[in-house]
Amino acid sequence: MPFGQGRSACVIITMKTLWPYLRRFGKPAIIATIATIVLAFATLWQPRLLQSMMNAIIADDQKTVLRLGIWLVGLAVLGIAAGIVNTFYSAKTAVGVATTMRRDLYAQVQKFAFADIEQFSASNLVVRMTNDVNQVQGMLMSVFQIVFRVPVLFVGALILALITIPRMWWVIVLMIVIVVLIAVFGTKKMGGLFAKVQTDIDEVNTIARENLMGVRVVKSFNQEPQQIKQFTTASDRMVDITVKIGYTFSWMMPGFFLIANLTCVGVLLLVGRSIGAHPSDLAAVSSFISYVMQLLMAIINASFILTGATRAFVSLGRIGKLLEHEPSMVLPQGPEEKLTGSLEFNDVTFTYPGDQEPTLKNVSFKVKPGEMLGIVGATGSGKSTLAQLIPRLFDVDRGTIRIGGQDVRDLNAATLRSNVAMVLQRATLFSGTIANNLRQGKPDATLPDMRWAANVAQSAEFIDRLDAHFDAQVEERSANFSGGQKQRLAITRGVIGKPTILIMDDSTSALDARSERLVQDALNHELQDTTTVLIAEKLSAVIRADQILVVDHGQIVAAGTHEELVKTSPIYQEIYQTQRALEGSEAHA
Ligand SMILES: Nc1ncnc2c1ncn2[C@@H]1O[C@H](COP(=O)(O)OP(=O)(O)OP(=O)(O)O)[C@@H](O)[C@H]1O
Repeated sequence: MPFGQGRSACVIITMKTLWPYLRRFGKPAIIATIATIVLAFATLWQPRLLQSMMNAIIADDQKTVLRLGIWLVGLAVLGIAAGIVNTFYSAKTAVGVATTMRRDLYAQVQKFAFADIEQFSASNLVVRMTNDVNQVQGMLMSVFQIVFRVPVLFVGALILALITIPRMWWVIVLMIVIVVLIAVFGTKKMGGLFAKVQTDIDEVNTIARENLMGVRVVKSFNQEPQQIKQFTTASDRMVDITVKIGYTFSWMMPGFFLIANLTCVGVLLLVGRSIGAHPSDLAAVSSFISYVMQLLMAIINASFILTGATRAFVSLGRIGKLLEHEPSMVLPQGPEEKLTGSLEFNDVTFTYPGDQEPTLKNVSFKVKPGEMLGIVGATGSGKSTLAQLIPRLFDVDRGTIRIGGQDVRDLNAATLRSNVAMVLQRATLFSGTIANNLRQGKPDATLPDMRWAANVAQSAEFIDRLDAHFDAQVEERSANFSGGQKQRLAITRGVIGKPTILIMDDSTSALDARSERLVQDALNHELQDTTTVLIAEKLSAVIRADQILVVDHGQIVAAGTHEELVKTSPIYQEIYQTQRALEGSEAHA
């Protein structure tokens, strides 16, 4: 696609994203535009007044000099006032649009299903909500401060320059042609570079984010040099492109001013040679040069804004894509309903988005309300995938999943979220207080509710040791708690709402055997109506389950109680023997 055509298509697409936001800030946008046009007229009028004043000085007309002087001061004050109003309302529009856009993007991401977040990637979403929105804010600021002024200044300065010394028209045309050629060439060169910079920013952010989130692994495996190398490579690539952009700028600006200075010198020489025939040119020449400079500045501003706009258009395009993205799954809305705790998988097959082979194949089982279901199997066999389908983090390809006899696809968001709680191995807590985290499991949780849940999850003993108890702070990424404490807090959050179905995905792995048993006893005793789905690496965790499923390569290869499976399932026997041998050797050691 030719450059101009590509840009106009880009402008149309991005205006579709921007327009609804601009409309919301119509009043400040209009005031900013009027102020910038007033400023342009004030700028254009000054050289004309100066020229008239020079003529009055030459003619020794003191009264006119004084009158024009007052006009000039008035014009300068008007220009300053218009400048202040313009800056204030431009900022109001740009910041307002950016803030609303960021809020909408955040709300949109909250609507996304798991698959949508994976599709965009978390760090890419962060870049869109921060860097891309900042680009748009910067562009809007320059649009309202400069863009609307540019055409008025260009046309006005051109007309006034031609009126001031008409026979110099060809000098102006020549200057415009050369300056526009430089501007078009430079802008074209920089447009592609700006798009590349954006992609590189994404990559640098991803590397930095992964490194910081996995800082313990990086340090324990002495990975700092490799991480630095990886980051430096991506960062150097970004620097290379930024330097190329800098090079282009570095020859463009002197080029512009060389042409302008040559034009001024040429005009002065030409006017000087013919001053005898045109004595009035003496007063006109300074105003003519002012208009030439204004023309030049209008073209420079236009080219720089176009270049900056390329970057903002890329950002707007990315923001537009995110806002228009239809969430791959929308849970129906409706009132919260309490379900009975039966759970049924009926011939469920599931494939991860983008994968060719299904991860789960023809999975069928039934659990009665209040029962405990254990799920065991080799790593990567599909246990977590099976569990994620219960709260509908993904939709099945084929088959049905029923809770309390109802298809999960028919359950509204409130019902699904309040009936099913999930506790993951990698406990994620949010910065704030312990109480804030617990209220995610039950928004109206009281202190006795928290104490009850903490007793069930065996977290009470360490919470009691904290000075602020449930008001103790959880730092970013819960760095002030140990792995076992995090897991216990996550279990506390999972049980506090007394869910109909509680899924524990290897969520007691960091607990010692005694704590694990205490948690299980408390669950049995305190949550008798809750159906528990327990995924565990250690068979000891599921040995007392009412039913245990053995998963292998995405299929259920055996089901029954521990006693039944020990007799009938070779895979279960193998896991059992291996773990017994391991426990035995640990006991000896
Ligand atoms: N989000 C995902 N996108 C694509 N494939 C995935 C995703 N999550 C898991 N998988 C793949 O699905 C398969 C089953 O993974 P799953 O996490 O369910 O196994 P698991 O039995 O729970 O393993 P583990 O005991 O190690 O936690 C694996 O091959 C894994 O690579």
